[in-house]
Amino acid sequence: MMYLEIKNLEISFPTPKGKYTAVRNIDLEIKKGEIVSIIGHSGCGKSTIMNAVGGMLTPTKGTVTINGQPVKGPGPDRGIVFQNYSLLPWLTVYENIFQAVDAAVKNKTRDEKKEITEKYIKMVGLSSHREKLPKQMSGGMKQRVAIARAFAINPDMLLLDEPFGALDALTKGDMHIELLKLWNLENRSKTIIMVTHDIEEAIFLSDRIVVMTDGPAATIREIEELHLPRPRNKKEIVSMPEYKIIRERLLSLLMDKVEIDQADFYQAAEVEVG
Ligand SMILES: Nc1ncnc2c1ncn2[C@@H]1O[C@H](COP(=O)(O)OP(=O)(O)OP(=O)(O)O)[C@@H](O)[C@H]1O
Repeated sequence: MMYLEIKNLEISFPTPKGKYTAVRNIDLEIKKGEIVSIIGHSGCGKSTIMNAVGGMLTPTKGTVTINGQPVKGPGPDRGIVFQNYSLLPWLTVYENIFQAVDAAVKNKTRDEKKEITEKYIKMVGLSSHREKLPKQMSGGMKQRVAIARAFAINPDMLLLDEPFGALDALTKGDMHIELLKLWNLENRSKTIIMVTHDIEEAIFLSDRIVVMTDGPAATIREIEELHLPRPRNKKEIVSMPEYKIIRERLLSLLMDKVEIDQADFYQAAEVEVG
């Protein structure tokens, strides 16, 4: 039995025009401690799959099981970071993280929970902003709070939906390193599933990269296995032949659509100009 098993998953949504099938025939098995990225064009159902694993969506068909148990809803075994931060607007940086730790972490004293909170605020570089409210922060800062909160509750699985999308390149690079550091510290036992649009990010972090087809009824197009050595160093891996091969492969899988998008864009521009 594999740690996470997604079998024949289909998810449809009711819409005013009828049923919309976002994903279909998704079969994916993930080992404990694996880092898997999901990439694909906008709207191909990446978040839908993550939401099914997170327990926020129920499969229309098929199953999602963790350790053989069907996912019935969200749980403290899965820490989730969404694109839209989902911070509580009336709580400060510190309180947003502490509240989550307090609710999710058992068998620790209040002081230990405070220590955990401090540790993760520091990890994301927000110590000097700890008393700020979400409305007083930039998008990137809010995203870092959401990341710290997900890490601080120490879940078995981290579900990261474009977690670094809003960050500047330098912070993003730091967060990649922190993510892998944490994963190493926990003896690589935490399973990480990440949605990203960033090919380099996916290659740097992942053991496998799942490439989706376009929707509707999107499914898995291909899964790339990465054999780049760990620990990885960004400067070193970019010159490795395997890095180049995988990058080319991913680009070519995603490229056709980019050209179509550009054609659409120019057509739209022409219509507007005309
Ligand atoms: N609640 C819903 N009701 C109707 N359609 C939905 C619902 N949620 C998602 N969809 C549709 O399902 C498809 C997949 O959406 P999803 O958010 O999973 O895509 P995605 O690959 O994560 O996109 P992006 O990269 O833009 O975030 C889209 O066409 C979306 O419009």
